[in-house]
Amino acid sequence: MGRVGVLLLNLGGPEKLEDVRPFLFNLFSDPEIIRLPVTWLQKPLAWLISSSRYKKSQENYKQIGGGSPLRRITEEQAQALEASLAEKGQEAKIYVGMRYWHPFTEDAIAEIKKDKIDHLVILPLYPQFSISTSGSSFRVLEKLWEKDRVLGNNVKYSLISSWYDRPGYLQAMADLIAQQLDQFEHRDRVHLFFSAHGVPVSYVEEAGDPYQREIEACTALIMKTLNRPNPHTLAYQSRVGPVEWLQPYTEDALQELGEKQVKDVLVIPISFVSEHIETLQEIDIEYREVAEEAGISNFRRVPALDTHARFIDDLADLVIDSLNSPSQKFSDVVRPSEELKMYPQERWEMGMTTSAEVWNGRLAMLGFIALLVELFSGKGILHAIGIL
Ligand SMILES: C=CC1=C(C)c2cc3[nH]c(cc4nc(cc5[nH]c(cc1n2)c(C)c5CCC(=O)O)C(CCC(=O)O)=C4C)c(C)c3C=C
Ligand SMILES: [Fe+2]
Ligand SMILES: [Fe+2]
Repeated sequence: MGRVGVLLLNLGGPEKLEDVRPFLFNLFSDPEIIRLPVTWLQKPLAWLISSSRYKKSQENYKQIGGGSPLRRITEEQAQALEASLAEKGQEAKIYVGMRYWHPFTEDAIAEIKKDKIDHLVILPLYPQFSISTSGSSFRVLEKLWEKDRVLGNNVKYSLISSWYDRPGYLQAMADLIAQQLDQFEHRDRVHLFFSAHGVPVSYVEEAGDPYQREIEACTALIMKTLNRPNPHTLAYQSRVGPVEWLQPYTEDALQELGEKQVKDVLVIPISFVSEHIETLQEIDIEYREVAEEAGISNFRRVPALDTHARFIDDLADLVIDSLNSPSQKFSDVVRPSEELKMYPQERWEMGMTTSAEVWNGRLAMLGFIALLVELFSGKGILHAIGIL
């Protein structure tokens, strides 16, 4: 088999407050996150949205100590995985490749080439597949493999697209939930509140993103593994931008529970395996406030898996299994739907072209950008770029 490497894919997060703006620029430059009518507009729009949004985003990062813990935790996971693989007799070097911040996926690939890795296991740290997360990283890799002959000829890869149904992962989640449940005074009446990161509805309904289906299946499997009588809800958090996202939204679902006189709620973040801004700030600070105002007096959260031993052990087994099974190609995974239809932004393009014929094309485009900036940042465009 030769030299084995494992590439852990993750989103990345700003480590310092100064990183927030360029991090957001990278994120909004990704056509998998926001897709525009014409490619030359992508970077200017990313610049506008990141310029208008970064101050608000920095305030959130300030509340969690001035930066994202994602790099530190992902590197700890990498070390733990390397040790677990070694214990199982599988020598492997682990690399971390982030999509929007350091260490970037491209840098990890440069290391992988330098180390002359023969077989690479590509493992996203997202349990469920989404076009916007694992899919976006796969596209970056697909391009690198296409244009780089050394990679194409010398590095065989095994692609893992999602792994939310792994028994060890499910057991680790159930253990963490049970530990928190047992700290409530009336543990059987606690409402289990699964909160997944949202995506726009069009990703699922038009582009064929399997994300929602995998999130629902994952929730059901965790409930089954947990095997407790508690009621549960699944909702979606962290909506941004102008389009409709998967529902119910976390804040609405919490309010509804409050109206039903539910007092004990345990939140379970399920679309991400590390602590990050959406757990530490959004759930622990913002949603806690929403819950308390709605009369939910005991609001707790299950910690993220991070380097949970059972979880890491299962990831090691997953890596070993995938080394021994036939591999999918990027193209099998990146386009989950045969008849990939249009993203919402592409549909706007159609609308745009018609209106551009009626109006002056360029003016309409400017108006369209101003609208997008306003919807993503909550501010008018002149405010956004600091003119007002
Ligand atoms: C499974 C997890 C995630 C999905 C799905 C996802 C989709 C998605 N996200 C945005 C916009 C933003 N995401 C941001 C940060 C961020 N998102 C995830 C995870 C998922 N995103 C993580 C782990 C992080 C980083 C956290 C950290 O600790 O730094 C941000 C920036 C933060 C902010 O300003 O609120 C934005 C913006 C979209 C548009 C999208 C689907 C299309
Ligand atoms: Fe996100
Ligand atoms: Fe958020």
